[in-house]
Amino acid sequence: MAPDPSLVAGRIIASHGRHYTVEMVGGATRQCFPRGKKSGPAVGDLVLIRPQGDSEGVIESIQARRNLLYRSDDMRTKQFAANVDQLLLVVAVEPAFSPDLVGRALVAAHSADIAPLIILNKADIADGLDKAQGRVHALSSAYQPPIPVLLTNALDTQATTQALLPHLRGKCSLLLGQSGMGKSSLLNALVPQAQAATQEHSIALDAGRHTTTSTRLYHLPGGDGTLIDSPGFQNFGLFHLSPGDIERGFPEFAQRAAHCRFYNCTHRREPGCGVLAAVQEGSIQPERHELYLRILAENEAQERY
Ligand SMILES: Nc1nc2c(ncn2[C@@H]2O[C@H](COP(=O)(O)OP(=O)(O)OP(=O)(O)O)[C@@H](O)[C@H]2O)c(=O)[nH]1
Ligand SMILES: [Zn+2]
Repeated sequence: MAPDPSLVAGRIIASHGRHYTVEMVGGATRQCFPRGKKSGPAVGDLVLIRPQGDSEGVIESIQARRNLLYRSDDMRTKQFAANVDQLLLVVAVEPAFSPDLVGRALVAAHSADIAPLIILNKADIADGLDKAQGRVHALSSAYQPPIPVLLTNALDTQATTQALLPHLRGKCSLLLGQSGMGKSSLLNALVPQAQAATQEHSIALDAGRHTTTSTRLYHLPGGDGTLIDSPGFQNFGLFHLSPGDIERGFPEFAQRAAHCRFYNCTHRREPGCGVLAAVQEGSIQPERHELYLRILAENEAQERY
């Protein structure tokens, strides 16, 4: 079929509930709505829109995605972003981050085939840095090769830019983190216009509706690379993953799982389980195995509904 000449290509750069900001070649933007009730567009999606009036449009189609990072809890799925090159997981020296949530985000990234990078922020807080580094190392070293860890002090704009920009050039990176880790501070250090853009939007949607701006894509200064900011999260359900996906999210199990007595071993309490033996010996971290068991149990409980 010949392409419809009235459609225009663009990329979704922000989602606010049911409407989306689409950026077209040249940088102009339009506020767009998906056709019909189907939900599904995500920030980072490449779309075709049918322009309406001067500033609006209808999203007619979404191009096949390279990947999509999302979480799914009871009854509800939250798409973070599509077509991303890497995940920047922000943790901090304080408040203490949750290895459970970070572990889940890593499993989600692994199954979406997105390379993660951990940012340990507030590294200027000397008291507690060693301990935080130890906790981060435990997570990063579960993967082979270990997940790269970068230390930042988001309050120092210049140092932050120097530490992070080389890793962001030419890529689309997704910033993810629990509330309070300093994600907004990092974003503002990297993209000076970000603060203004956020404020502008909350004014555009009239006062008090800040919460509707959920996820947004920014161009890095110099135009080489993009950064997607998403709201902090408190839960990270993985209901969309199969038991096999979950197991693959714990790549440190693989070698030992090859020695399980049963080919379909779930590494819970089966006799002759290589993974359980490794946990016993200390070569697989008990916390990682416990996280694996929690995710499996949650997903099974969900299926019983
Ligand atoms: N010492 C220090 N404080 C920081 C650093 N980064 C952020 N902060 C402070 O930590 C607090 C939280 O920072 P935010 O940037 O608002 O954190 P956030 O992760 O965006 O949090 P939410 O907005 O709740 O999602 C603020 O008081 C910041 O000033 C840092 O590198 N060092
Ligand atoms: Zn096993």
